[in-house]
Amino acid sequence: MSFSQAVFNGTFHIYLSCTSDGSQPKQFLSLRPYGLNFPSVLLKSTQQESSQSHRPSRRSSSITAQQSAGAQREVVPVMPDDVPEIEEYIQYLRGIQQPGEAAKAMWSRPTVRRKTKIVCTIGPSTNTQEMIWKLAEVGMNVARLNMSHGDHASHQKVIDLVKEYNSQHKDNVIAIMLDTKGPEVRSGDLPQPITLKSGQEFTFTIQRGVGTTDSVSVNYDDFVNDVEVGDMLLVDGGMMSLIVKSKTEDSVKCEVVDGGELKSRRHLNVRGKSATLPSITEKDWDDIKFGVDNKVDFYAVSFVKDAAVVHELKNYLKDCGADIHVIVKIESADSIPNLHSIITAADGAMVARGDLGAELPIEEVPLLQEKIIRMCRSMGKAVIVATNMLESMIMHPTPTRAEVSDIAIAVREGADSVMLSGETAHGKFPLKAVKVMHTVAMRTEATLLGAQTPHNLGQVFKNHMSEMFAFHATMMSNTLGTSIVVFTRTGFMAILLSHYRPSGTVFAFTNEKRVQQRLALYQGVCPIYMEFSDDAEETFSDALALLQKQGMVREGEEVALVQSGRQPIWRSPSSHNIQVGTYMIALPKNLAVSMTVYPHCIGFSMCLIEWWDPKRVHRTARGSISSPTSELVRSAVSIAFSSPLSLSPASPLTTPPLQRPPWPL
Ligand SMILES: Nc1ncnc2c1ncn2[C@@H]1O[C@H](COP(=O)(O)OP(=O)(O)OP(=O)(O)O)[C@@H](O)[C@H]1O
Ligand SMILES: CC(=O)C(=O)O
Repeated sequence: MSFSQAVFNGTFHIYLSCTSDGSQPKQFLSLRPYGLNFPSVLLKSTQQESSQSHRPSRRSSSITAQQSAGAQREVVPVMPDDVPEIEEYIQYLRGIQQPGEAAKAMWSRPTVRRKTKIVCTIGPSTNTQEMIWKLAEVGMNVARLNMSHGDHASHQKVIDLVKEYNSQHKDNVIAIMLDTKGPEVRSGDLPQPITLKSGQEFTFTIQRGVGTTDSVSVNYDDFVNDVEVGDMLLVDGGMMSLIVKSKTEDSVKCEVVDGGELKSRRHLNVRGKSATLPSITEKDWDDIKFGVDNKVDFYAVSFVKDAAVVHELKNYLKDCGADIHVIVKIESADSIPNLHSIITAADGAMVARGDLGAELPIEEVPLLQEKIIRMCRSMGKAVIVATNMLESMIMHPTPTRAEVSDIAIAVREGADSVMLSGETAHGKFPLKAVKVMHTVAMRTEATLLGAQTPHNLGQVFKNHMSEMFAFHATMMSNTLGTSIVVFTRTGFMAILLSHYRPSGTVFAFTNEKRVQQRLALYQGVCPIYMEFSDDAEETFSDALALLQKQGMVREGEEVALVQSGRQPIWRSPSSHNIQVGTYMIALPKNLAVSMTVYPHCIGFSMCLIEWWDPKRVHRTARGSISSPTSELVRSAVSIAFSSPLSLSPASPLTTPPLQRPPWPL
């Protein structure tokens, strides 16, 4: 890898390139950020001249910093004397790691301005066209189909409606998540609900069709073998509880501890134990095939206990040629010792707090939630927090304060998505519940600093260069208060950027509809479908025109363009590229200049200077770099500097990419 070019281009460009064979450079170039003591030249403006007043154009005048023969090559280490300055700089960076003016004003539509996504379970309250449209308009990003309920015909209807919505609303697509029933243990049907009182005897039997006032069937034949005398049985995650007193060949006799009303087909858990059933049952395989046929975007796989089941499902999907991502539901006691391997094998995880809090002591749930979110974040995987988030809104139009806090905590902890279950499936106020979730998430996000770099992110991806770019693109866009525009065919780079949690929106342009839908789950990503043309500049212009037309970026607003990721689109395979640019409607030259309004922005000064007196550009660029502008210089140098260091085989990347510039300021 070598630092080939740092280009301040009307705005700001950085180019990095790898040696084509991917080998390490023998020497690393060190550049000092101050004084620009590397060769600096003025390039010609590449501004697109246009007489059409509605085509966005990129302001573009350039300075290059380029390694040349004889350029300074020594590495400049951090000296003890430099530390106070570095500390000061870090403080400064912290200060600017907040959305700038541009980011604040970015989106007017609720579904886009919010970063944390909302998953809604679709059920009897919401399975009509009208309600799906309304849910989407108030903020649903993912529609969840719970295969524990309903049949294929009813789920097919919902899938068709969501697809119809997506085909009509290209800038706000809804992903579809199929949630498997899994090896759920449920009580059988009852002619009518029965009331259980504390202290009374009650029997669960594996005989079929039993439903009396003192006995009911269980749908799982090994139930008698799995439970022991003294075990605590929980109904619906603890709404009622019973202690096992004795067993026969086919029955488990219990004493009711906490009574209540037992209805048909209720969830049964044994505290501290998972059923010995396989995670994917016969019914689940049938449902999974239904998902393949309907090209759903995600499976949420219930009661995953180990990574083997994820591999089995992924192999099946590969054999089918199905591009469906796998979210593991962490809800089984047995999954906890295997968390790392399970999440590694999956594309994401759901903290399924309902069953989790039944199989494990309830006080473990918040701790596990935090742990699972942290693990997913550090591994670059999506993470969803689910269950009881606005439970009281099933019956009431306003949430409890504790529920509001619960959403805020999930947002702060960094969940990609928060999920509604009964609230939208069979609640009385599904739209209000989504609005509350939306408002609370937005309010909480407004208090968060950007770029909360996930712990250990660098260990995950083989494509390390992309990771470095995602990190630095995040730093740069936060510094300037811009959103990020990324072009992606697989979604990889958009997901990577999402995991660095930039302050601005990640506008992910993709030419794959499935990728667009999938990205709807990811924090901060606004997925947009667009055909890519062979010409990069033309595609950029089209993308920016689209953003401007939709009101997603304003005239004169800066955005960061990122070209990196596993599959190069227009760049050469060895190069990666970030540009930060001001995009504006082309106007007569002397007007266009005055539209770039960032006083701290290099794009502004460059355009202005080039405009007025090209001869002064070089001189002024050197002499007038103000603090935030030199920030950009540092970012550029930081990429050049930190990438080879982190890639060195002698020091494998065991820590997150460098967050501070390793030189004196
Ligand atoms: N497709 C559906 N058809 C009918 N009712 C549904 C459907 N989906 C959900 N529901 C109703 O909404 C309730 C809440 O949905 P949820 O997805 O939380 O299911 P659950 O059975 O409570 O829990 P789990 O998520 O563990 O399966 C369900 O108990 C059920 O009554
Ligand atoms: C969502 C789910 O399945 C649970 O919380 O148990």
